Amino acid sequence: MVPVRTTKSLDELRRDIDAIDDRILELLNRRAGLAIDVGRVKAGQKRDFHSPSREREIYERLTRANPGPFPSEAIRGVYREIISASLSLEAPMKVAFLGPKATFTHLATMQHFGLSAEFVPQKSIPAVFEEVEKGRALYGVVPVENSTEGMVSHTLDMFMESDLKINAEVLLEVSHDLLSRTGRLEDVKKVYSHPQAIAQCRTWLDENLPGVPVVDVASTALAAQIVGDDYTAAAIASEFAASLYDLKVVRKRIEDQVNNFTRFLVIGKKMAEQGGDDKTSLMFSVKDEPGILYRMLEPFAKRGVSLSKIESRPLKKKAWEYIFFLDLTGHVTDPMVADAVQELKGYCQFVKILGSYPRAK
Ligand SMILES: C=C(O[C@@H]1C=C(C(=O)O)C=C[C@H]1O)C(=O)O
Repeated sequence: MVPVRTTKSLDELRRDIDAIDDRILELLNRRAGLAIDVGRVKAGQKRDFHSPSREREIYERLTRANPGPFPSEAIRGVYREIISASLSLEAPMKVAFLGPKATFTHLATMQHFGLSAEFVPQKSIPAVFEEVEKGRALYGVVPVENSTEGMVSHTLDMFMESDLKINAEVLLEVSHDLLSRTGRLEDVKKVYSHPQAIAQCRTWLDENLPGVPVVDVASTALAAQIVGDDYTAAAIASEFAASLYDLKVVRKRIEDQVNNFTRFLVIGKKMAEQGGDDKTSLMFSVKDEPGILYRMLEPFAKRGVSLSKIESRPLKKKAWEYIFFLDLTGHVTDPMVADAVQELKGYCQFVKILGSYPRAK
């Protein structure tokens, strides 16, 4: 218990809180009015209303300035909702994501854009890309990598054809619950989920539901949907799926590994502006010759540009030829990065910058 430092009664304290809330509300409305004015000025200059770099500046400035006791970790969430609501006054910002509703991609999308954006579920990763390419959504969100299961190769492959840019990355801790209509383990005669989620809960399933058939479906959210109509089945999905599809939690956190993170990419038509702490993703292909991988990495090593990831994918048009995906620290407009990329171009059949974007914390 925190020692009581006040002589005020509960009623008095609540009256003080009400008075502060009135002021916060008034300030929120004044702030919204200013955001509308900014929108008008930007429209006159034909500039985009949405400015992620300005938003980041706001989060960082306020986190630094916060004297407490309001927790600094909460500032981003509070301001993300304030800004998300301001943006919706201008025009609802449409964001396509790999659906259906309640997928982990949906959670990552809400975490990144705030709840006032308009979320449009898509059936597949290519469909998310298409929504953005055709301009029906301003941004798209797709999974790219899981800390225990590895890369989502489907997403990497999309960048071979698409010219969309990575605007941001979102890291989300993925935790799985067992959900059903009754909430009772003894009623579960069948389990549905996405193959990755099933793989992540294998030991728990073997120990707690031995011999119960486990069925692969396209997403954890679809599993939750299916289970909504079947009292003898359970789904491995997020807690959010339980609230959305009216299911009960049979067991919480059934994943075998804690610290299971998935990384998502926010894709859009434009390159994100430079911030203080960026990373860059690029892809390239090379002729198959001795020492080529060493030479490709040298332009970065000798300039002190650190690489955080290298992945290869087969080039589908030709057997045994590969495309490499590289993540490095820095923005593509940083002189060291730009020089290294320029040098790399000399060795490669092609180099494509997939985007420079703020590093997720
Ligand atoms: C108001 C602006 O436009 C948008 C709204 C913001 C806000 O509510 O603070 C911040 C950045 C932009 O996405 C701005 O650029 O300042």
